[in-house]
Amino acid sequence: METERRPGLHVQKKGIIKQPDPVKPSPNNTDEEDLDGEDMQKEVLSRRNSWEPSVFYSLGSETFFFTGQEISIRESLDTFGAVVCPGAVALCRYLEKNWEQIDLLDKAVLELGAGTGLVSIVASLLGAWVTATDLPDVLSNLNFNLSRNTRGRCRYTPQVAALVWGQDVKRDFPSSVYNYDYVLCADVVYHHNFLEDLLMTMQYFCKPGTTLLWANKVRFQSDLHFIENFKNVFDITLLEETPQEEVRIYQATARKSGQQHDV
Ligand SMILES: C[S@@+](CC[C@H](N)C(=O)[O-])C[C@H]1O[C@@H](n2cnc3c(N)ncnc32)[C@H](O)[C@@H]1O
Repeated sequence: METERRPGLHVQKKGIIKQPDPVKPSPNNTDEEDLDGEDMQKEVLSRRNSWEPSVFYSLGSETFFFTGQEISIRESLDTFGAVVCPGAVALCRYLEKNWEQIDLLDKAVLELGAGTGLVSIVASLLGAWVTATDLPDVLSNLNFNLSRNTRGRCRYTPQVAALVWGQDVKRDFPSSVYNYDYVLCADVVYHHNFLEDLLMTMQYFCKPGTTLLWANKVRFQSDLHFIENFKNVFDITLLEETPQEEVRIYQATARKSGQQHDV
């Protein structure tokens, strides 16, 4: 079990138990060189029957401390909504540290690509009315984490909703009903094919009066390209950059002359 300690944060990881590799035929295995014909066939069959997977997965969990509360996050088996990403941890740290400037108390907050839910949990603990969104497949684990970490601890029970970037967003979240003070996004930019849809969705929700906070580890050339497009459509401020984790946190607001997108 790996244990890591940082001020304000204690992360405990468990879940992947590595076993030694199963016996592999090796060109240097001198035993094998002594076998031939029938004996070799028997040996191969017996090894095949005793084969065991080399890695066993069990669902892991991570424990964080924010706003004086212990937060236990259950990871899942989804490809991308599975673990807590560095952008989420950086954004939670930022929200906790700057709670006076970014006052989430009684604010309507939307999270895009919430994954395992850490950011939405911390925003809820800070007093916001939160809607955490993601792809439909991710919602059950997201719901589980939100419920177990906010029940009886928050002013508002966080909501969970399906939101696929660029798909029926206007229909499912009409502006006449849904308006948010803050839109939060952590590590939603990486190597995927929906970056344009994501940017349009960000623009749709970031109306005049809304503040969008986006934290991301910068990994790929396409991330830098996204940042350029992001700068072109919003008025932005770089709030924080952590060189060690390569995470940047941007604040964005709608441009006065900005185009509204139908998504
Ligand atoms: C790298 S994970 C980050 C999760 C979480 N925000 C965090 O930082 O721990 C990206 C998230 O975006 C979601 N996502 C990916 N493509 C999406 C799409 N087209 N529409 C909505 N969500 C999407 C994934 O399901 C996943 O939860």
